[in-house]
Amino acid sequence: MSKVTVCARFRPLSSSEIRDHGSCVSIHRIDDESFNFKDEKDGDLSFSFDKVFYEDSAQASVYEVLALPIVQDAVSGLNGTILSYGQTGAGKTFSMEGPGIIKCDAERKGLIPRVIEGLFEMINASQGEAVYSVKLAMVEIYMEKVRDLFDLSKDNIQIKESKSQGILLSGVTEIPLLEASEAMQILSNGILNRAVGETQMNASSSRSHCVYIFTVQQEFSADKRTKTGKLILVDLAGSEKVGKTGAEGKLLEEAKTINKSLSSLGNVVNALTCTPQSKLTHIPYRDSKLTRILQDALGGNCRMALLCCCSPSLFNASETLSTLRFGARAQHIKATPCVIPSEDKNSKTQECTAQKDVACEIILDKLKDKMGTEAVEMLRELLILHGIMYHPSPMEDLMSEYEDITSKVISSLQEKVVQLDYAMEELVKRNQVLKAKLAAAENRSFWNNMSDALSFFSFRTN
Ligand SMILES: Nc1ncnc2c1ncn2[C@@H]1O[C@H](COP(=O)(O)OP(=O)(O)OP(=O)(O)O)[C@@H](O)[C@H]1O
Repeated sequence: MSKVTVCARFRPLSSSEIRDHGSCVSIHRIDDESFNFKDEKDGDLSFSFDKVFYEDSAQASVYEVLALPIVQDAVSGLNGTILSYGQTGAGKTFSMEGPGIIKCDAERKGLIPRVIEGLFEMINASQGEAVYSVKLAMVEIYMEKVRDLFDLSKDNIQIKESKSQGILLSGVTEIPLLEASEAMQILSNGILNRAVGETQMNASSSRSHCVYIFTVQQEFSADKRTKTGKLILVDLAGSEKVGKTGAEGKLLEEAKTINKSLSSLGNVVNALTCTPQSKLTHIPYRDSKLTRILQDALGGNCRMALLCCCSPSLFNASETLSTLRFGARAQHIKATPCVIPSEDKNSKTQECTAQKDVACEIILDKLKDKMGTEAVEMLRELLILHGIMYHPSPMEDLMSEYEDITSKVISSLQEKVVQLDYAMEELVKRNQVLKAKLAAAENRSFWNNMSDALSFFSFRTN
């Protein structure tokens, strides 16, 4: 089992941080792997990660440490995931995308354009007998709905799980990438569709988690065998203290949803790292769309890298500390990367059936205006009956829904157990205080009785 690669990155102080709060920073650099963090409560805390990128670090070195090994894996048929995590305005999108995709000077390019270049360089340099194909899908998780960034009409994509291929996004648009420069244009089009908004902390704040899925397939001409590597990059939306940022209305609702799904991510990481392996029973992957999509990456068959993005300003020290603690915990996740088995005929047939179904649905949709809904529904049943359309397995969907509900019930019961534990501790403390008060009162009344008795006897003897 390999461990997750965790790096921390501190951006330069922003001009608004310097203007409003001065140049005091919360960190003191030790070397490229460690630093001290000034905590008001606990004094100096030291943190160590696989690599620490300070304000003068180059985008290229972030790519080399964090992404290059995962890109090499994807070309060899292994799955990998890279996440950027941190407070709003901490530099996640800057690290992932860079200041732009198309018009961006070479040095400032972010991880994703470098991943595209790296993939094509490696594929072009490969000398094996396999023929490669690369596809890109882009979705965002906005207000707990998965939206296709290449086709905005698909605004509630369902997450499914297949035994052979793991977590899948049903019907998501996958665009074939033929070469790097065309791929950059496609990537840039997808990014334009992302939900962004202006907040107090960031003029262009991502209001969603953005998921980039690269599928790299090798087909061996000799036996038509295929091998697939999936590379997933996730630019998480930033956590936010709503009291501090003054978010209101839509921004507040978005921030609450973002914070909720990030705390689900924290719960999954805690469950994976706190529970002894022998007792690993319930990992709450199904509590949010984010953790469900990341299920394979978190403790699954996939190599994972995490970039913890932070502001160095003392003003943001408590958010920085919580990001660093999340990173420190994630260091203990274990991953088991393994090659995805060659695609069998079954999955190929499923892919064809899915394409045929989409075509049928388009035709049926067009017929609705002419024939009316009822007639079209009868036609759909006829197509299913004759095996022209595939009837989605109600049993599989039912099982998945059942597992969703069961998982949520378990999570809420676990939450209740924690609350009850806390309530019990409080009651025990109150009980002890009451007992002490009672003992003191009894003591007082004993001495009062004694002094009454003494005064009585002294009165009699007098
Ligand atoms: N390493 C860096 N060097 C220079 N500028 C940076 C760096 N990191 C971030 N910035 C700048 O800081 C600002 C905020 O960065 P960015 O948008 O990447 O934050 P974010 O973490 O993605 O925020 P949100 O969660 O709100 O989307 C941007 O103007 C960006 O250009």
